[in-house]
Amino acid sequence: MTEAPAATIVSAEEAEQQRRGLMLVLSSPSGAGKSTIARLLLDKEDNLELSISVTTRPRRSSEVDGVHYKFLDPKRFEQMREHDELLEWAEVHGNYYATPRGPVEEAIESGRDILFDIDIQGTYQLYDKMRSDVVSVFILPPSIAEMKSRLFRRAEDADEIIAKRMKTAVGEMRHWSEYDYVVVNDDLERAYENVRAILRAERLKQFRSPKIGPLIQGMVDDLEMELRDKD
Ligand SMILES: Nc1nc2c(ncn2[C@@H]2O[C@H](COP(=O)(O)OP(=O)(O)O)[C@@H](O)[C@H]2O)c(=O)[nH]1
Ligand SMILES: Nc1ncnc2c1ncn2[C@@H]1O[C@H](COP(=O)(O)OP(=O)(O)O)[C@@H](O)[C@H]1O
Repeated sequence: MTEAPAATIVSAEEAEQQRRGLMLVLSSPSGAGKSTIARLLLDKEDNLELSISVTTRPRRSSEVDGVHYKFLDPKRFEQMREHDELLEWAEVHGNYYATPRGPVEEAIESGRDILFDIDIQGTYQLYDKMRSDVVSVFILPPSIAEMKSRLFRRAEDADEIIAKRMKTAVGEMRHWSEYDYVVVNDDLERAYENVRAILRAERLKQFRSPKIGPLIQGMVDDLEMELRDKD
């Protein structure tokens, strides 16, 4: 009789190793709470980092250069675009925003997940370039009245800028159905937990860990052989 086969153990760790990182895209109309949810996720989730966009928009008093955005002048932005250093870019509210290519490619190749706070124009560009790496979530406010009041409560922008953002919000919201998931940010904790659950489930999609297939197949083959020997 043949010896019992050495079991091929697939540990959770082994399965996670060599996984390709995923790109978690969060979009929302301004004031829906996307940045708040993003901050909570980045605090609590290991292996998740923020893609720091470059922008020509003026820095808000609460923002730190190199942490929230890299603030640069239009000339430097143009140079980066010409040198193909940008994975995607868009004009929003009269300013330019873009995702630098290098850090994203490096992160996903080495199995680190990366979070994007970008708009619909950027999301479409990522879909075109790397659809299977992207998991997109659209954050909705519970109502327009609540969205407005959150924008005013944040008190970071002048009234005319808020009015501009409301206009853009309508355009953004029309695209909600292009996203993989939709999360309503009524209760913050609940919305955050939902996005976290999406991230965790998406990490386990089998195609992100191509090495897991042969390991599982090995276990099945071993078991089959064991059963055959017993017959
Ligand atoms: N396409 C694209 N959009 C971006 C990028 N960075 C930020 N945005 C979007 O630009 C819009 C304005 O962002 P911001 O000025 O920070 O305002 P806030 O979202 O109201 O706090 C938001 O919809 C962001 O998601 C980027 O790198 N690419
Ligand atoms: N679920 C929520 N309930 C109440 N206020 C919220 C909620 N989520 C976010 N906020 C507040 O609403 C304002 C806008 O949120 P923010 O995350 O800056 O929005 P966005 O990034 O979508 O523009 C902030 O003052 C934030 O603290």
